[in-house]
Amino acid sequence: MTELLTAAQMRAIEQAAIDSGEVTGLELMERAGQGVVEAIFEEWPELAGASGRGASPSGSPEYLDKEEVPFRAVVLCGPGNNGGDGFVVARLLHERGWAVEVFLYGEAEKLPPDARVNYERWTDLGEVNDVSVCAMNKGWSCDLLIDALFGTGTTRALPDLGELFWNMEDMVDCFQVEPLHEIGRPAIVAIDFPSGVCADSGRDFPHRDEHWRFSASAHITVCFHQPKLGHFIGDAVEKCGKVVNKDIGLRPSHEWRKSNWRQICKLLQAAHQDWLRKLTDQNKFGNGHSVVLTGERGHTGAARLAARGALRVGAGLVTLCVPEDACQEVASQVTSIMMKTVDDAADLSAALEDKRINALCIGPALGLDRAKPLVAAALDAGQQARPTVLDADALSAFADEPNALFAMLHEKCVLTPHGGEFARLFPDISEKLNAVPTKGPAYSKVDATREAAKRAGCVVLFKGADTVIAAPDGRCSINSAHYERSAPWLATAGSGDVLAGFITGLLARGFDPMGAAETAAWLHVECALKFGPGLIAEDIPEQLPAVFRDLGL
Ligand SMILES: NC(=O)C1=CN([C@@H]2O[C@H](COP(=O)(O)OP(=O)(O)OC[C@H]3O[C@@H](n4cnc5c(N)ncnc54)[C@H](OP(=O)(O)O)[C@@H]3O)[C@@H](O)[C@H]2O)[C@@H](O)CC1
Ligand SMILES: Nc1ncnc2c1ncn2[C@@H]1O[C@H](COP(=O)(O)OP(=O)(O)O)[C@@H](O)[C@H]1O
Ligand SMILES: [K+]
Repeated sequence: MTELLTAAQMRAIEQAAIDSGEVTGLELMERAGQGVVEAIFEEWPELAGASGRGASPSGSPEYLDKEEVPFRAVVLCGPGNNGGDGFVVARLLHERGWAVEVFLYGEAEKLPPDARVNYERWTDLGEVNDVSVCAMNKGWSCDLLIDALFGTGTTRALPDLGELFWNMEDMVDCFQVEPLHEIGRPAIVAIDFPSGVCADSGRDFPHRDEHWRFSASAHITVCFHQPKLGHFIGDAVEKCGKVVNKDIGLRPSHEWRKSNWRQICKLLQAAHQDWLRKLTDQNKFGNGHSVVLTGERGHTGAARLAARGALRVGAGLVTLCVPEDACQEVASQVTSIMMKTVDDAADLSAALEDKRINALCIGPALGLDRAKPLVAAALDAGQQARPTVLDADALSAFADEPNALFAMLHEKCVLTPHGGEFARLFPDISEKLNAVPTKGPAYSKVDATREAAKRAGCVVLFKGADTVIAAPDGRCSINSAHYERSAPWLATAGSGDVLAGFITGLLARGFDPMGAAETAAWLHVECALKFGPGLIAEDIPEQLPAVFRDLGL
């Protein structure tokens, strides 16, 4: 399991290690620089060859009549320790025979101590020019461009660098990175973060020069010890290219982890396999009974998708509660899924008298008019506190009085809003999240989801390519559909309904609300990856058998 840290948590871990005497800041900086160089050669082994290329394979005039030309790197260093890492990388590449040019943004005299030491080590080997001097032109024509301007310390806008960032985005867009041997094709490597990005929120800081860019872009981003939140949410996911984490020998103490576990956000990387496995001695009732409410005639597809999801994910029984006028429509579409006529709140209350029903999904295409009384019946305090997923109309119906909904919710509920639904229920939180950030750490989707879960008193799953799941006690995780898990085909009608069904089915199987939401979200993306392009919502539950097989269930 990967924990995603904030900049402050990273600094605390680093400080604790330094204070304990097990390592110095200078050693950490050296290891960080080594990690970057290692990552570069792992990504582009052709750069790890001798000290440079042979005569230009493209035969470009610049290289005619030359036997060997060293690889060329441009290293852009900033005013903090990120710049310090840059000076280390410059030195290590120089030692390998590279031609390295270094540019500084800021004043050498003001560098923090460790960065200053590495600046001086570099100046024994080569020059340092101001970043405004030709850095951009040089950047276009080198083999490797290192962005060591700002890392986890970015706290505000960088208007002076907007044009440089715009050029870097062009370099990333214009050039395929393999092979690198063509003239003027820089591979761009960001140290820790593409500069300008806030490490806690992944957001950059817009400023008035809107035609330029607010943060840098890279082919790969090399971070240290553990990735940070900002690598997986916000604007950064478009900028990092690919995130490579390098160990620099830091070990947070057991005590540190114990006292911080509620503040640490985790990245979902696997399902809870053991919990997903069905027990051999269990009958269908042992795997739980899910109920999904449908909308009226002509509006039953969403609930059918959810029901199919609940059944495929392993609920023993799934029943659709259907208004009388829609029964024929639903009956013609379902087979293993059962049906019960439920027209109104009284019918639902009566249906829920069956205590074997142990998970409920309410909201998909339910209809805004019907939603309020049905939600009230579903969450009726007279009933047992039954695990309940509230999605779509069950959320939007309370736009005018979210507190009325919050008053009914209990700790076994899961809310699954997309951005629009989130804004209806939590308008003030959404406003904070959408405000243009001016200083760091900027308010993030993780902050917003945690605040919403606390207010609602239950698990909130805030959808998107970066789905954030939070519990009222602060536990939080991110299900990322970025980088190697990019799944843009999930942005298709009904895909959220299937997710709601997955959660409901897992709740019926006995998962706790946080575990159900996490596992469902992870499986949802796995299904999309398994199917690939062309995916529509109906395909998602049908991939579960293959996904489960891969998990060894
Ligand atoms: N922690 C660790 O374990 C390890 C950390 N390591 C490395 O250190 C990096 C963090 O270093 P860092 O804290 O010095 O921050 P960094 O990103 O260099 O920038 C801070 C400087 O920028 C300034 N500044 C900020 N915004 C600005 C703006 N808009 N415009 C102008 N200035 C601005 C800010 O100044 P101030 O806000 O005080 O004015 C400060 O001077 C981290 O990313 C990693 O690469 C590794 O060596 C391995 C171990
Ligand atoms: N670009 C994307 N990449 C990955 N997943 C996405 C993307 N866009 C949306 N999703 C996921 O698809 C689902 C869409 O849900 P939702 O917006 O409720 O759609 P619907 O109401 O049509 O079912 C959510 O699970 C969301 O996380
Ligand atoms: K950087």
